[in-house]
Amino acid sequence: MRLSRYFLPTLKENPAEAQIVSHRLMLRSGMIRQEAAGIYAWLPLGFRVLQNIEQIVREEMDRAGAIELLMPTLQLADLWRESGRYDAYGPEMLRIKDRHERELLYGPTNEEMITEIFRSYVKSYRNLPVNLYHTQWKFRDEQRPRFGVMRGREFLMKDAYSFDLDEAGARLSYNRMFVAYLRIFARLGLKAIPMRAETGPIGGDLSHEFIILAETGESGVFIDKNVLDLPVPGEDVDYDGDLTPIIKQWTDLYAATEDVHDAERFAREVPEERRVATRGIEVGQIFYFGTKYSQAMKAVVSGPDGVERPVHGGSYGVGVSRLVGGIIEASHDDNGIIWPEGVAPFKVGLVNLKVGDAEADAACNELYEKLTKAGVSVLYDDTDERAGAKFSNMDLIGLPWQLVVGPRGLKSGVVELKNRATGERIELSPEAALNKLT
Ligand SMILES: Nc1ncnc2c1ncn2[C@@H]1O[C@H](COS(=O)(=O)NC(=O)[C@@H](N)CS)[C@@H](O)[C@H]1O
Repeated sequence: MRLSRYFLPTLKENPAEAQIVSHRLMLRSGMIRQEAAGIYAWLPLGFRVLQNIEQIVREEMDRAGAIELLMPTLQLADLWRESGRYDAYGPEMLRIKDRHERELLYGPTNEEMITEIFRSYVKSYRNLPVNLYHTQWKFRDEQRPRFGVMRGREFLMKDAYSFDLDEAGARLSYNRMFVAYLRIFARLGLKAIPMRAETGPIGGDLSHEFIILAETGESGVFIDKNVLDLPVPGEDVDYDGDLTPIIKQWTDLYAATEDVHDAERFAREVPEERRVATRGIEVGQIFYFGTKYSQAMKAVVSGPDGVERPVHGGSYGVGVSRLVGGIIEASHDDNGIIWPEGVAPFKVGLVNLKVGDAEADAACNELYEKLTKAGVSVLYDDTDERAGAKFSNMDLIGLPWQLVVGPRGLKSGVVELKNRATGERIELSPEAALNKLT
């Protein structure tokens, strides 16, 4: 993409309304624009990151055997009356009336709807287990939307729903999602810690929150530092095998949010030098809630004995839009964002130090063409901004690599390659730079 033809409304100043670094940097780097409280437009640069995160989540959900579909954002109120949550959900629910005075709502989550879909088609245990998921916008009329996309009112969530014949089966589904979440957040360049959690409005009695450590996080957390060094299962993990050793490894070490923290146990189990009390951002949460929805909504299957029984369910959410902010909270410096390669909007920022200079233009065009042809995403700053402005802009938007081309360097046959995360700069030939980046 040539910057002269892109749409990247960066800001020079820190916007007053931004209280945390991710909100500030997302506004300054032209990634989002607030359209209403807690409701954002995803501008081109931010939208590319959102799509990259969604794709990584998709790949890991598919690997774990979940099946993708797409449910609507609008739901019938009557559906939620069946589960009893229509009234219970409270003021967070955005209730809507259509032209025929029909009562609808903008979905905050989809347990009821997926249960309705499931019960319409599945009648026998032979079709179990099944895990259906989608990535869809949700609305929760938060009392105090804040911190930009971190706590929005309209936000993007991947939500998955598993159905099993009994609790034993449902725990296997739960364990598959637990492992898939370890892989998702690792691929996003994050250290997310699974912590036992309260179940809240979703229900059930088993839940883990996945939390990334960040000073500005809304959740107070207490952990055994060793949990930060646990190995994440590889892409060859056998989802049909016994995952309990992995679950045990990740749940044996102490890790709890403040609402379930047991100070006495923490002191007893965790040696002083390994105790960490800090804050974190909840980027995902998984739940086992048994027959809570299937009982109320008569989602039943006939078992091996021919007897009908309500299925056992679980739901598994990832805050896809929250993760854009969460990754920035975990990966930035004073100059701006530092995108992990897997989610960066572009892999390379190509900087032409002297637009209009025949040699520099020719070298940049050739590098741009070759990188693009090799499938490397490039943002080519072909504007006539001053060099200093170009460098600070590239640091702000946080692309993993900066490839700098100028007439002087070219005279001695070199270009400069800078790694945004380490700050390391090397001079090398254009060909060597191409080899390094492709
Ligand atoms: N207001 C919000 N703004 C941005 N992300 C949010 C918001 N509320 C929740 N999330 C994200 O969505 C994830 C899942 O939300 S949740 O309430 O925990 N779980 C569910 O809704 C279940 N239905 C799981 S499918 C959270 O872990 C969080 O990362």
